[in-house]
Amino acid sequence: MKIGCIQLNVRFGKVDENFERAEKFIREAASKGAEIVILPEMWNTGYALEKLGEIADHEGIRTKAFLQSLSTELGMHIVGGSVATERDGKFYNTMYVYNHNGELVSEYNKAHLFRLMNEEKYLESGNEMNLFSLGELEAGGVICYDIRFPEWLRAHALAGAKVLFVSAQWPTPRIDHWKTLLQARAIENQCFVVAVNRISHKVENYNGQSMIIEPWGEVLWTGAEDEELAIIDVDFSKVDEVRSRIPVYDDRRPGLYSGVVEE
Ligand SMILES: NC(=O)CCC(=O)C(=O)O
Repeated sequence: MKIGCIQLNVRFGKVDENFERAEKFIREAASKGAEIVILPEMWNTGYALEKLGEIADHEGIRTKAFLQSLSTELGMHIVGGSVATERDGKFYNTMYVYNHNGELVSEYNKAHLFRLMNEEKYLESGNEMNLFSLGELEAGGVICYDIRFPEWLRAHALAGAKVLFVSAQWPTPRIDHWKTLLQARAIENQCFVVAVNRISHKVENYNGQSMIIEPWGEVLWTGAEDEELAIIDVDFSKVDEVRSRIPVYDDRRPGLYSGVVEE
């Protein structure tokens, strides 16, 4: 399958501009044959947390209409990154996923809020997993800081995900953590990881380095340090091959991990 990764230069607080640029890249991805496209985290607002009352998407109405209309028109699955949303006066970091028939197949609120960027002061965390199917492909989706919680991604893999989509705004100073954690998550779960980070102007500090990693841990693509759309061909059948070569799922001992001593 051809995957389009949109390493967007998210404009701080400039919602209309961000929608315009996202649309341009989504259309370009479709014209280049992408079957799935993915956006970064909080692409509608950036981390303009103090302005969420004015600019967060009320009930996700604008984002859902946008993604629904483009996925239907272009016949393409869209993993909609995440957007700042507002429901009942509370704010969330929300991922919407639409399949190529224009159906909403998932809605996920970021489960782990990142204190270093003050998320917990402004946002509510989600409590649900994020599993969905894109045609035959069983997938999971998480948001940025979530990747530091291996048990969270493992739960998605155990529930059937063969690819984990990750949308992020991961800053440059910890980009080595990003790369290492993503690679580890792919190897330990023996699944694909498709991870899209944002880019920024120099004043903010995001340098992309989005990645696609296959289940053996080989990095298939790393994004540039600039805004870009990359179209990468991925053979998802590799998951079964790797899982049968080293049967990690059969060899797990969950009882042991929860303190039960097995004989
Ligand atoms: N937006 C985020 O969740 C950032 C996570 C991050 O930077 C980290 O180091 O973890």
